[in-house]
Amino acid sequence: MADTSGVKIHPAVDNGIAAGQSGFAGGTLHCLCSSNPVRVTLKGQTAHNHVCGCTKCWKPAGAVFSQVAVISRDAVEVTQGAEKLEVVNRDAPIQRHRCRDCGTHMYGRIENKDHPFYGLDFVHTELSDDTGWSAPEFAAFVSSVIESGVDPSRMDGIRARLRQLGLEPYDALSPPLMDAIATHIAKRTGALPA
Ligand SMILES: N[C@@H](CCC(=O)N[C@@H](CSCO)C(=O)NCC(=O)O)C(=O)O
Ligand SMILES: [Zn+2]
Ligand SMILES: [Zn+2]
Repeated sequence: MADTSGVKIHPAVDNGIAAGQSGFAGGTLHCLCSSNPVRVTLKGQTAHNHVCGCTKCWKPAGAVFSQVAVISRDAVEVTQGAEKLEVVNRDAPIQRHRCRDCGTHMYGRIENKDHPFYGLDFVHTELSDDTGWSAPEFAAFVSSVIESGVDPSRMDGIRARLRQLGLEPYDALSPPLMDAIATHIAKRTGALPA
């Protein structure tokens, strides 16, 4: 068994994971600017929350993983500071809207209607002072942390710590999400009936 002492994943999970509240109706995210923060209201509960090791998702300072969930794009509204938002990369499947002053990603939107996850926005609920958001359920793109500079020798400890936290590590998304992507593609190609 690998040594997990001192392995840090993300502040939202390192000291135990808060359970989501059933019936939680949503809340507000804010960026990290001390004045005139960007505010984004989410009108509902999030789903498929996970920690993500990819290089694209926003991470708080010092974190190895991000924490990211999805919510219907219809439930996402910028309620303050919209003029401070800029898109990180318009060519990426997920167009991440960040505060140009503090760099925090406020939501990631898919504009390609053929994308398997079209209609869902990606959000970081740690940016909310409200409690009750859905809890992270798994760890995605774990091997990708090496692309951010994590020494490969640390991976056994990282995967062991994720398992200790109940966050099964995957090197892409979780099996249900990978199945959803494959089903979408099979229906488009005709391999499965639409
Ligand atoms: N090794 C790459 C992986 C990047 C990647 O594919 N990230 C996923 C998951 S992000 C949320 O779970 C993805 O869907 N990316 C689309 C996008 O970023 O637009 C790396 O680490 O960079
Ligand atoms: Zn900001
Ligand atoms: Zn990611």
